[in-house]
Amino acid sequence: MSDAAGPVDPTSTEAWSRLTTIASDFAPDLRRWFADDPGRVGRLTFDAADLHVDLSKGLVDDDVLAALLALAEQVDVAGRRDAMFRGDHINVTEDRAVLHTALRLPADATLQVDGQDVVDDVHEVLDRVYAFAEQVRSGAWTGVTGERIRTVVNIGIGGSDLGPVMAYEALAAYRQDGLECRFISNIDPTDAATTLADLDPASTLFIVSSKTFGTLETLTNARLCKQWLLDGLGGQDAADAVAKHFVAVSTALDKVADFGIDPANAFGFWDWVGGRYSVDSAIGTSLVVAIGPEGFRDLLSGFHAMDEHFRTADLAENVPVLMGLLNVWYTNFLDAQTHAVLPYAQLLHRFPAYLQQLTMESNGKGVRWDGSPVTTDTGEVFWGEPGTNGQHAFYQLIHQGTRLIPADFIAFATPAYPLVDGAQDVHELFLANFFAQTRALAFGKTADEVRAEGTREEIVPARVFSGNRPTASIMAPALTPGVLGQLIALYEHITFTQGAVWGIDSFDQWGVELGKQLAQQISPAVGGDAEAAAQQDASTQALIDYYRRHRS
Ligand SMILES: O=P(O)(O)OC[C@H]1O[C@H](O)[C@H](O)[C@@H](O)[C@@H]1O
Repeated sequence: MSDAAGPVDPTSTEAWSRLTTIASDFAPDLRRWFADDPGRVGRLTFDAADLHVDLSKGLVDDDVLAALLALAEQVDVAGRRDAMFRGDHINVTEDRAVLHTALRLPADATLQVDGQDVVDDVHEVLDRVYAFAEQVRSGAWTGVTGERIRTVVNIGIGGSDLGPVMAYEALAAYRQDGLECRFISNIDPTDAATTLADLDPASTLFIVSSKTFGTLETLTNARLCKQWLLDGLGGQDAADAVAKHFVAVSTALDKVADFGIDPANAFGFWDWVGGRYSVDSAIGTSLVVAIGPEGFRDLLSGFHAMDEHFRTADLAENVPVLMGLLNVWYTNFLDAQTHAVLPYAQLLHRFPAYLQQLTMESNGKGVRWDGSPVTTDTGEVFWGEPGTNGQHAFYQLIHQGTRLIPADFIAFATPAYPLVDGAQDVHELFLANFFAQTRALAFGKTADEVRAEGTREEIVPARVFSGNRPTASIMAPALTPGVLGQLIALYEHITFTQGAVWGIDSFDQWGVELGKQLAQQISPAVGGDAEAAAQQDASTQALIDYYRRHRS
């Protein structure tokens, strides 16, 4: 598959035809498959680094799997993967390499990209981030009045927010006491106001995180925070205060300087790191402050371990490839439109939100990387909540609704905070729910089984569970920094695999641009500029008018 030739149309492959034929009379029967095939669980369970992944409750048999693997061969997923790891410019529409995997290469590796050893660059910045974080953690870095920093506030949005927040929450057990991180992302002024409300400017340090340093929300919030700081410190020299209370993370260090942040207090990264792939770059600085350089190194090793699995494992044993192919099967052949991610770990409560950007900004595309229209549905709507909260809210639809919703269940053998309620290990009760749900979804409950419980005949149908609802179970020993890195990289590579099959550029995000442009154009109208208002469509004019009549 060469860039000049454009992507292979997946629907033109022999494997796609084979999958179409299989799908036409596919009648999954997990009860029978399990009963007839004692080897099924063994064949469909895989270990990738520390992750233990059971795909046996998926709607897949040997024929489907063989055809999916043939599809991966015929569209050359491996070739595209190798091109990414090499640093080829596979982000075609932005003419960029895609090298988040280089962010987690060990210091003794080398990778020449566009004539530059990127590993040296990566570790030079990491060392600076680590040194900064150590200063904050030890108290050596003080605010302008000499006070120790107690709160670090990351100002960023999208990839410059979701990864750090998610990981900060996930690794709560690894944080340093007495040092808190907070996150401001939304341009809704309520976000900054509520986040700053109880903070003391003298002990607060801001990290302005923005790949482009041109994002309206982030720059607006950074200005708000600067004003809050200067007002709160009262009488301090502005440049001195900013120097001690503001650092920045960006690829655009010139714009950082324009904002008034000393380049000595700025940490760079590179255009070959996509925003949604950047938590393992200097964008993770708030996380490094929270969990320390050792914890962050473990996180990076976890990412790297999964990268190595993805890069080297045979496709038939390659967990991200297999999960990506299964998602293609569900989306393109079994008509699934959404994908649930259900972590049985409260600390992963922001993981579904993180995955929404990763997967939907990457694969929500209508054209392929050569500009031609896609030939099949792309993208999946990712969503989820931690179990067991979801069980008492939306699982009804997953169990008995009319839509097929593939679901990934994630759990850990050892809890971050073990608690016992009397004689009962609460974590075991929690895990019993995790095991029960995938079992119920896979095997259901027949009408006869419902009747055997003495249920009145009229309500038997309402109490039947069809089963054959696909799940993947992902387990690991514990939610450590290393395991979190593996989990994130797993989903990065699942996303990659799907994008490679569909022939799309999973690394651009042009779909977010129009709304940004229009917001700039509409802004004067909102502020009362009649000429700007007159240029809007009738609905928008009426809505702005409503706002102007009701504002306080
Ligand atoms: O890091 P920044 O340049 O501020 O960008 C923040 C975010 O905004 C953009 O609109 C993109 O949709 C995201 O991919 C990006 O992560």
